[in-house]
Amino acid sequence: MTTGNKGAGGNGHADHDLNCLTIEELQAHAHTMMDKQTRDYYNEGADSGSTLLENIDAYKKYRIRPRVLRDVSRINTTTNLFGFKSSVPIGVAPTAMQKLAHADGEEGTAKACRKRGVPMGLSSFATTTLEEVAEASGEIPNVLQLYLFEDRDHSRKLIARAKKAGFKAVFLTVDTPILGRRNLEIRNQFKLPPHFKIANFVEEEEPALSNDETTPTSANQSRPRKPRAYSTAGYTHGEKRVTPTGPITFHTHAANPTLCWEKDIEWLKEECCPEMEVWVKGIATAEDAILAVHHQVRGIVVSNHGGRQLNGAMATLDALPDVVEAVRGQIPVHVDGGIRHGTDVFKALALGADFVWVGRPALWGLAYKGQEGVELMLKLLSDEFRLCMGLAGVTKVEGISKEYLVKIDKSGFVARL
Ligand SMILES: Cc1cc2nc3c(=O)[nH]c(=O)nc-3n(C[C@H](O)[C@H](O)[C@H](O)COP(=O)(O)O)c2cc1C
Ligand SMILES: CC(C)CC(=O)C(=O)O
Repeated sequence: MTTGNKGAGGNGHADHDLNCLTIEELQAHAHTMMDKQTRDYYNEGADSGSTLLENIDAYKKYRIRPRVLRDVSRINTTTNLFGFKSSVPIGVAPTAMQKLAHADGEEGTAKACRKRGVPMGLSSFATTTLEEVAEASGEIPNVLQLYLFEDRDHSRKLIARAKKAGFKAVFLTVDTPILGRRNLEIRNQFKLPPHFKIANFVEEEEPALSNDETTPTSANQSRPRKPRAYSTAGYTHGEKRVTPTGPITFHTHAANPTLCWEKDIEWLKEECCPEMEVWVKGIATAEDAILAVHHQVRGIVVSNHGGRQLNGAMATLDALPDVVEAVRGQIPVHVDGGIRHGTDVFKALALGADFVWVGRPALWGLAYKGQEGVELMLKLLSDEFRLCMGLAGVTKVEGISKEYLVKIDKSGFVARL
């Protein structure tokens, strides 16, 4: 969005929610709105949660070098992706089960993104169908996040539906071949309440099981069939790979330990292209970035799943510069994890990211006020980002570079990049 400087994220008083002027305040409001199970599921990281915290803290190691006496009366925050002009280089990352936060769920997120003119990633484990989300998104191009199941048929069906619904890209999540250890989830014995469904896996042909059953038995095979939603990634039971049904538990779904470049990326490209671009989400090293380029994916997201997978892994902002250098501009590099302020967006772009995605802040927005809360979250980050650009003396997104940053080490030493 090109705007004049007046009110461009500064101190104009119109249009503010006076109870919520920062993402930190949004988080605090959300805290009071969510039940414990949801709050813990959304907010926790794997194991001790140190990577989750480091994702956030990594941004504090950089300071901005503002340039002055440049005409910043017109600031253009837009950027192009998937053939679309996003109002800011910020999208809503795919996060599972958004109806836990608010009845608006993924549809509310989609409408908020549409209003703010930014894309959204839809989780494979959404509580809303991808068709409903596509409808709510209108002209905004969306991304389907994929967990590639060993049972190819399910993935194939999902991909076909996404193409038909007009999704522009799939983000294959590659940091979750095995699910990270989330201790609060275990302690709370997390269960998706029965009135919610993992909406994109409603299967006409699935045998109806009671909520307590996790594997089909000969007894329940003969029961009448009815449509149901279920978890589908499969797990090993003795020699056999089985598809679990029944309640969603993180120990029976999502992970596919067989995932690999040759077998899966090539298959996925065959299935998706040319209608949808194939990206990989969850790259953290230069080596894998080079492989991604080699396998001709259309883009990568530097991500550690918001610190929910390998605790002890690098903060994403720390991983970013190596990846950017390795990719050498051949494909776009996005980043997510720990972004809580517009200045964080500026820093990520200065270190070479083309675009950023935010996960938990959108969930907090949903929990606070549904669709309106996600709009608020996007407005806060967008306003902060625009203000940061202006005060740093940059008027267009492509102009943000490492010239605008210094890195401060533990002893306080300031280094030019
Ligand atoms: C509650 C929750 C659920 C998530 N579900 C998914 C998912 O289904 N698929 C996926 O690829 N990433 C998922 N993620 C990871 C996000 O896409 C993103 O990488 C992460 O949230 C970014 O970190 P941030 O929350 O600090 O912004 C999830 C994250 C959270 C917090
Ligand atoms: C269904 C889950 C595996 C979703 C997820 O990616 C997460 O909780 O981090």
